[in-house]
Amino acid sequence: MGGIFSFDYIVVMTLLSCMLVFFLRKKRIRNPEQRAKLPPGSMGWPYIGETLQLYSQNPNEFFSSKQKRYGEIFKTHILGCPCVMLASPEAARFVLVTQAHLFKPTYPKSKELMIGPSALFFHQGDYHSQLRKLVKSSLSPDSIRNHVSHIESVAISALDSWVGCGVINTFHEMKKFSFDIGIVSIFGDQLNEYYKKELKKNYGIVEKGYNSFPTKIPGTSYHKAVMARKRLNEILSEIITARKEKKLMGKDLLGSLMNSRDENGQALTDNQIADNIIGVLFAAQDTTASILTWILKFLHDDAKLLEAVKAEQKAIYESNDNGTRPLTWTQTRNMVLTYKVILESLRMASIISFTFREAVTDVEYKGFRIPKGWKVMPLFRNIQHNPDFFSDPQKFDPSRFEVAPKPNTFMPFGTGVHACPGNELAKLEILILIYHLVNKFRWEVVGSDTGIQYAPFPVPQHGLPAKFWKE
Ligand code: HEM
Repeated sequence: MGGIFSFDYIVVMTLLSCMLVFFLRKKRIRNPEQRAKLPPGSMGWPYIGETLQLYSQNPNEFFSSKQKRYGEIFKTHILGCPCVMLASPEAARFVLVTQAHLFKPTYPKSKELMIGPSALFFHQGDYHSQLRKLVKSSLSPDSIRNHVSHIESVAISALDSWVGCGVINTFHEMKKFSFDIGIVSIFGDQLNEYYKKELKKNYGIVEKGYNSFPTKIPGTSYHKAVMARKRLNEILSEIITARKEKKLMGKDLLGSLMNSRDENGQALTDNQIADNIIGVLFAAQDTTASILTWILKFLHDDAKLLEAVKAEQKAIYESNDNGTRPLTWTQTRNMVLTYKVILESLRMASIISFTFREAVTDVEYKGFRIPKGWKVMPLFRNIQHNPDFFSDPQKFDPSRFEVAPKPNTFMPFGTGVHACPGNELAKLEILILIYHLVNKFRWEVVGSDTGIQYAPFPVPQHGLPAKFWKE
């Protein structure tokens, strides 16, 4: 027998200590609370967090000042939710592409109900994939190339309607145009004027109430919007029934939604179809209208660039016997400079400055913990305005797109499983509108206001008031 510090005793104690350390380390690895720390950043005041700071200034300044202070990943608390904001291409790819299954789409309940809970962008998994396939294929280049002449006639009548009526709100007019194109992509040329007007009227009421305070009190914008949303379902049901009776499903988006069957042979319900139609209109309208408004501003502000765009478009116009022959799909694929102007406008305006997801489990990214239930926001605008990826980022310079941007640094249409299926249509309608605009019309911006308004996407102040005339 030895003393209290015998060899055996030391061996046993060492073994026990090793086991304890192993056990604790294992526990630490298992427990994400202790595994990684939260990203740096401030959570602001109790309950309100930093919501006031975000909304009392240009939101882009809020994001950039945070990025300067904390780096590419930081936490905050806005609109009642703890958030992690991510401002690097790798982080955006992590959330939206490689680990997209760990982050679900998230929208306020009242907005989800207003658009329609079955709209694809609220979903993940099989239902989302089924719907996405249908929407993507009816908005693919192969499908939309058949819409060129229809889009052309909508563009011509929109432009004609702006002439001789004094100063117009460019953004409002662009909204009418993008709505009409949305209707073309959904219903082809099968929708009669009565239904078009009814859809427009009721959709307008829904839009007005969309951002208002959710309440059931009759007479409020929100309540009116809820009623108009119900009416939209009725209208769409009537359109669906009429197509079924005529046995004319059509090759447009409505036709593909009506023809679709899931793996059990189950068709979509009328409500699911209606929610997705309203969803597509919603996703298509303000986005396209605000980028079009920015393009008109950027071209107006740069006379040399406008001349170069005109020269490109004039050559096509002349080859079409001075516009007497219709524009072709192939010609729209050969508007090289105009296309770069669109890309640079998308970068410069970054109208979708960020998107939201919610972590479905505790996630670790670069040693930081993103707790389950927290919102995650990839900041597209910060990435698209980062001088490391776009030199002199505040300069409007379409020539920067002569070289392809680095991967995941240019995401105006998002990326991954929820990336925009309407991006080709958006670019096509913009190209067609610019072709007719610069060949046959002139415009002048009225006033010298250079501010930006958020509606909710950024647009030039007062929607860019402008006068149009025929050349
Ligand atoms: C310049 C115009 C547009 C821009 C900048 C834009 C941008 C985007 C972005 C960034 C997303 C992804 C959002 C996210 O990941 O959370 C998205 C999704 C979507 N966009 Fe667009 N969009 C435009 C036009 C359109 C058009 C014209 C349509 C349809 C006709 C459309 C239909 C959709 C739909 C249905 C989704 C949801 C996709 C899904 O969840 O799988 N968008 N858009």
